Amino acid sequence: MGAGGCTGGHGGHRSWPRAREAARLLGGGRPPAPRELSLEDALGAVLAADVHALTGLPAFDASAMDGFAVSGPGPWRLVGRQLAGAPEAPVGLRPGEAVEIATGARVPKGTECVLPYELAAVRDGTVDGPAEAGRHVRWAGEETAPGETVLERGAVVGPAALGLAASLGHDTLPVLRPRVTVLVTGEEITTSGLPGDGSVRDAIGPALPGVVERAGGRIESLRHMGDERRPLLDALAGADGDVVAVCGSSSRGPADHLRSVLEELGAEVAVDGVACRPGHPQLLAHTDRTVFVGLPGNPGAALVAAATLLVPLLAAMSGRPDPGTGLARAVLEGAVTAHPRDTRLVAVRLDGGRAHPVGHDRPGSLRGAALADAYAVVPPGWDGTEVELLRVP
Ligand SMILES: Nc1nc2c(c(=O)[nH]1)N[C@H]1C(S)=C(S)[C@@H](COP(=O)(O)OP(=O)(O)OC[C@H]3O[C@@H](n4cnc5c(N)ncnc54)[C@H](O)[C@@H]3O)O[C@H]1N2
Ligand code: MOO
Repeated sequence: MGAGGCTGGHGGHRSWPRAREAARLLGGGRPPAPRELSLEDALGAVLAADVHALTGLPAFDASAMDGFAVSGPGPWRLVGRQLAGAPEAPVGLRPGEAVEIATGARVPKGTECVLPYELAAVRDGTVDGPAEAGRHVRWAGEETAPGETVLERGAVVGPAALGLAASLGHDTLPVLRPRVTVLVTGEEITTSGLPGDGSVRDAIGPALPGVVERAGGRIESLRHMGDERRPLLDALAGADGDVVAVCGSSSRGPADHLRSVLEELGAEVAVDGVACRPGHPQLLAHTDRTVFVGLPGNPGAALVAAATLLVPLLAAMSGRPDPGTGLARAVLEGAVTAHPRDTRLVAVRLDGGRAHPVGHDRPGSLRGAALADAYAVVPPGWDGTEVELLRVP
């Protein structure tokens, strides 16, 4: 819908809930191309296909205890030693024989069970003790059979899934991970050292990779540029990625070219301004190839805008829930007043069912967000006690 449609906000702005819904809707129709990524790069992404066991688990018959692998009834004659990592012994165990064995070592053929040291009596090269057929051996494939489906398409890859995939022989995983390009605009922006005398340290560039990552995406390119129109046009026209986020240039000042550049590229604008505080100058637009998100230059406002448009967009692209949602409602403490038309996002610390404003949350500052657990969502005209919460991205 163009900016002139029913906005549910004011002055052409979308209401905050509708802006988030627009981002989810747009993302939901644009799944990124599945990619095979290294295990390290797959963390936090959504599986594009089921994952099968490339081998059984365990992959070979192995001892589950330090002790003795034995065959037949005891006592047993000690005939050798098998340590973890050693290949299979060339000769199997015969009844009445034992090898000393380490946890995880491959048991020789003919092993019936393992007798832990604690239960074994060893004397003159002979072992004796209460053997129980089949005990203390991890038999090949008993946990997972080769070919079994162990992880399902659509699951978010967590640390345990990575370890599991590795243990079953995978070096890569097929995932949906939207590729994000970030352009940080502003002549005054610097990337190292102290700010001052008109220069400002980039505070959005360092924050965005984590925001994108937690929403399941990956920043593949992050560039800084000045305020000129032509380089912005060239960068957007040539951007390679599912999503391009532009920081700064979202307002209507003389150096804010994002709108006119998007128009020249024939992009359709889905959201132009959001009725929220901070962060109202936000943009969501798209061509057939790319989704563009405009974030305000004020860093605190940019983070709220990222939580409003970028995070729901990226999460929906790979079909996962918005990571900001799912917190229980809380009683908002302190003297917070609602705005008559805009949704306020107030940085709060959570303590049981109570939300305490942390302050320091002016649009130009990330101090409040850095202290906060969540934003309290204060709708226009609210005069209740409970509020919805959104995790700080
Ligand atoms: N006439 C109006 N002026 C402004 C309005 C408005 O509605 N009417 N809205 C204000 C609000 S609210 C915001 S937010 C900003 C958004 O402006 P831009 O997105 O165009 O951003 P800039 O003008 O480039 O920068 C704003 C501010 O933020 C600083 N900045 C920019 N980028 C960074 C960065 N990467 N790291 C740290 N700080 C950054 C920049 O130096 C400015 O101080 O527009 C208001 N004006
Ligand atoms: O809303 Mo601006 O986005 O407050 O700083």
